[in-house]
Amino acid sequence: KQRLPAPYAHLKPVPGPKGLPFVGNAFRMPRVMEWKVFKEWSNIYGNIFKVSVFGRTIIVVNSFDIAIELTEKRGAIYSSRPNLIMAGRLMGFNATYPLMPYNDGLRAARRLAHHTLSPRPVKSFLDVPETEGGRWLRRLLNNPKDWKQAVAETNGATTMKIIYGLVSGYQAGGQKDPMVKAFEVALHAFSLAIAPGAHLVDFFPSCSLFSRHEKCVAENFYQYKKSQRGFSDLASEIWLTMEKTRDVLRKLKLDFVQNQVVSAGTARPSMALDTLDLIQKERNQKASADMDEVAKWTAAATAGAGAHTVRVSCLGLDVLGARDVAHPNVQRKAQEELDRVVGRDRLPNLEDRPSLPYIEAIIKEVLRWHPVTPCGVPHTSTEDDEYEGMFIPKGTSIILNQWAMLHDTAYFSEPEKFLPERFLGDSPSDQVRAGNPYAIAFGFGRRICPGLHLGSVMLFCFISKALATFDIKRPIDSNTGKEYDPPVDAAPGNVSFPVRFDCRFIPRNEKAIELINRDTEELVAGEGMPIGFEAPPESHQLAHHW
Ligand code: HEM
Repeated sequence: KQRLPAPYAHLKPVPGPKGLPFVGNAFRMPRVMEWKVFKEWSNIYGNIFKVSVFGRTIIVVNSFDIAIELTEKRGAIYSSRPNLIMAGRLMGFNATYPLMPYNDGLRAARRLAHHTLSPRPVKSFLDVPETEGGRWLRRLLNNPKDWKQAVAETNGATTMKIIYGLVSGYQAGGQKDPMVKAFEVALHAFSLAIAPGAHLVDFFPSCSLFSRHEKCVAENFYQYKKSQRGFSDLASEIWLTMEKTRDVLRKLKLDFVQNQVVSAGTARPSMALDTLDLIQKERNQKASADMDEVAKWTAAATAGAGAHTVRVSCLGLDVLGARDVAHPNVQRKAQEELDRVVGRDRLPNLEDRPSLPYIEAIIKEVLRWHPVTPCGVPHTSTEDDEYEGMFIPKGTSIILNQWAMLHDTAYFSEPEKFLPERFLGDSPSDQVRAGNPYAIAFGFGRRICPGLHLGSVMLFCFISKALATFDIKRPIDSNTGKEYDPPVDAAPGNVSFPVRFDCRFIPRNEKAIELINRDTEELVAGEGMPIGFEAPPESHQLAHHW
């Protein structure tokens, strides 16, 4: 029986599955699609329950109201991040603000990010997602089989251009862009490293006392896991990539922002320039040499977090297209709306957005049906607390189960179905926040995604342009020659990429091809390399899981 500290002795512990001595619930922790298992467990233990893994408490929150109560109303004590040895110290993500505790460094980084990404300033960058959305169509047209690469390049190039602008000699988003690739490596490693309960080393930080080389400790744990629990390809791949990821992060930081200023004659406006400008102004008031460092890391971390996340939602849309038998009318209705409002003589653009409610509804449904981070990014409490008569100790990791909230039948009837119509007419999404995917899918409180507005704009540009010009069809089985339904499961990791699947992008008609050739910018060869940056090694294999 858990003993509570004196001032909280009258409280109950948060309920949860019974665990074994010492290991707690470690062996019951789901390895894939944990959000579904957590939702099932909430039927037994309630919308807030506890699991413990090797003495560490993790609380899972499955309801929007509780998430808001903790992360917004009590934001002062629920806005930190867990101290993750694998992702933070071993992989080097500690220096990036998505993993920073709630401290001055984090606040400074978020302030810099908001300076460019909040709704007003981001308006001056909207030409980028428009142009890159057009280029996505070109990529799809030129090489339809490589549609996954096309999504990656489009998302990566858009983010990269907004964060870093155009560094002389380097055009973001070219074929096999090294920066886009580097961020893919970094985000994937991050995603795998922060999955709940994924790494034993996270539960034994004190092990580093026994070794001067923490990474040897981590490796030993992997060897241990390998012998005890069957070989995990994923674990060994992360291990191999850790060093490389760290390298990539170091290089991205390397005076990258200053290079922007040096080449300011050719550089586009960018977050990098914005932040330097802001720092310069503030420096005139008070000296803050550290801010240069903060600015470099903020740019790298924001690019890393944004370079591939919108892509997940686009992939969600592709899954939908690929399974169009299950959702036969969605594309037809979207295309009917696009043809009626925009016509077939031009591509849709952001000015059309208010007149395209069905496209807007699709975006909301994509965010809801296949959230980018179904379990959110864990928050951590920094003080002991009481919630509804239950004790939540300081240092508890809080998993905000977005998937459960976005599949709550109180707000979304038949939640497993892809039904954009639920957001039309008198939809609860307009009346209650709990019914609006934007209020959930981008996280909560003081850690809410700073890329929300940009993400939303990118989703509109990419999805509306693709649906205006292409039909997304089910793949064809090469043996039978017949169409089939690909799976819709998620690959392991905190950022939920769908498992490998295939689909076909077919131009809707000759007019669509004409439009793409006439109205979108040509693709560039991707020459040049950002100054001070090397491509990640070709040997990197992680991406194949996506
Ligand atoms: C569909 C698109 C996106 C979704 C669904 C999404 C979702 C999220 C979520 C759920 C979080 C965690 C929030 C929390 O801790 O409660 C987050 C954090 C973050 N996102 Fe996004 N994101 C998207 C796009 C972007 C873009 C485009 C950028 C940058 C340009 C970006 C940058 C970040 C950063 C830097 C953080 C860390 C914030 C912190 O820890 O304080 N995201 N995002």
